[in-house]
Amino acid sequence: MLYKELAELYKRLEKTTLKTLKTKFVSDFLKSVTKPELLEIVPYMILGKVFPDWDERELGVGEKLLIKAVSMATGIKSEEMENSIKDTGDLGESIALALSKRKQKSFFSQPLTLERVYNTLVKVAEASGAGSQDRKLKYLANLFMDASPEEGKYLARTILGTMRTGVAEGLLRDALADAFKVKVELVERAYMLTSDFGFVAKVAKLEGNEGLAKVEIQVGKPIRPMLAQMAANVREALIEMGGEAEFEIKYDGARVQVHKDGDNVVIYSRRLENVTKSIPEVVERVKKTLKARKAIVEGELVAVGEGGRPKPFQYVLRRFRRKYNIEEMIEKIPLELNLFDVLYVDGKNMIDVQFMERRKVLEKIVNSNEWIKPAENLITKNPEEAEEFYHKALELGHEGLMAKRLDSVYEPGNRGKKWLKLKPTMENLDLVILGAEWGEGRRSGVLSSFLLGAYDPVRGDFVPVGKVGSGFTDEDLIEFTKMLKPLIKKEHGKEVELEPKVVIEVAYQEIQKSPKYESGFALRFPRYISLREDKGPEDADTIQRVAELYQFQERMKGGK
Ligand SMILES: Nc1ncnc2c1ncn2[C@@H]1O[C@H](COP(=O)(O)OP(=O)(O)OP(=O)(O)O)[C@@H](O)[C@H]1O
Repeated sequence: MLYKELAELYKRLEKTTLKTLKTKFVSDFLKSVTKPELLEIVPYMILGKVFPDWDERELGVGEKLLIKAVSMATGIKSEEMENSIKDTGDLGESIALALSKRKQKSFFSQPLTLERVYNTLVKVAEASGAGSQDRKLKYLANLFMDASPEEGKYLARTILGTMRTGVAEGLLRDALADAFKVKVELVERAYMLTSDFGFVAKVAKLEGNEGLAKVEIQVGKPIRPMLAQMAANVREALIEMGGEAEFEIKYDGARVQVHKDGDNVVIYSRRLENVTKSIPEVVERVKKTLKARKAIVEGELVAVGEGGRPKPFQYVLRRFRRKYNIEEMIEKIPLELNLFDVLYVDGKNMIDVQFMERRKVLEKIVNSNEWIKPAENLITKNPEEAEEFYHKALELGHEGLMAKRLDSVYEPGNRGKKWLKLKPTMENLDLVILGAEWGEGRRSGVLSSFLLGAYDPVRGDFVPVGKVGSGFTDEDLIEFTKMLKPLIKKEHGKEVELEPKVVIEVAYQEIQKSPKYESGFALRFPRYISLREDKGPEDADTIQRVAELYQFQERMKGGK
């Protein structure tokens, strides 16, 4: 299949903001893919990616290397291209321009096929060790040599991860269902269980609804995590859970999903990114501690401070980010793993098994020690007892408690009422930065006020709920400016419109009903708390969640 056809799709997607049209374009394109093995790749390419997020492979190509490759392919100097980028404000456009100016394509030039693009990008990702930069450069230059200006533009955006076609996971799911005449719910289910659109697309095409319904958990492919709603207090939680519940400590760390297959252990973060390499000591401990040969377990990884007290979750994220001198970090930030669920064990899918049973199995397969153990729990009907446990958890420096319904099954990707969380403060929100304003005076040259949006999964879009300017240090703002500048889409005077990528946690005094924003809600006195690098834009809090929190807040006010 020609890459040109995909480039054509990107172009059509860019030209419309209508979700229905976009869905149709994607669906038509998916239908036109005849080779099933290509279908494994195409959904990711449509999302502007080469690999799923949970794949360990990364291209490792920055702007500089890319410019160099195009320069090699066109004979246009890197400096000239850099100047052009300043003029157009868009690397993709400048690359297209460079390719259109190049002298004739070589006599041996071959049209780009999708297969060739993909295989070359795989080689780029897999190049490592001495001389790898040069090899990457050569592979890329070869691609650009045969690319048309338009193909070059989209290739560049895929390589840098800056594709802006407005296709999110929800849209892709709907398009897949439409293209292969299968049920949306079954596509969703298969995706929640495997997080692999490539695999789901292939099953949908080849086996239809029946095949999709049979899709099972696979060790090595992350499952979308089950999530919780808030409870006002222990009593409310107990009533919701049918009178009896398992209360567990809510640890303040980073969620991980551990996949073990014999000696092969892979660990995914909350965003289902592969973090295995950054935490080798945890991998080793899992091998020794998990008795099952094949298993998928979930837990909260906590950074342990002095006297065994937990440190804020950002410490764990620092561990995830570290790519070298990991040994040093193992000593500096020791990690403890508190397991709270088991989703698969030795050939048995556990997600349809009741929570009470899952917990028993979890206790059986873990050889507990000080580093890895099942989350501390209390099964009770008694509110006073639960209340006491709650206070103990807070005194020990934990975030609060989780309450889990004993007879509930594991619902991948769902934020229902089978899990409730109890925390002493009003829930902070994790929101996406949609826009910003350039500062003035002491803050001129840095972005200093940020428009925040909640995710609307129905529309696959983000809706504004407020602006935050407080809580940032000067260093934070410098950092944010660096991070957000490449995401600028448009500028109007002092205001900039941004690609929705960065998620931050904000505290606020209250959620108000407000006509100011389309969402109908506005945050009162929002304050920046932390950067949520562990969340992608689609993991941000949803507009439904904001509405729920509003109701929760009103319930609390009413003392109910
Ligand atoms: N014992 C536990 N059981 C389940 N989740 C736990 C437990 N201890 C800590 N957690 C964490 O709490 C989260 C559950 O809360 P929620 O579903 O709201 O997730 P979240 O959106 O990541 O929110 P938060 O920012 O509160 O962690 C889990 O994702 C997990 O990271």
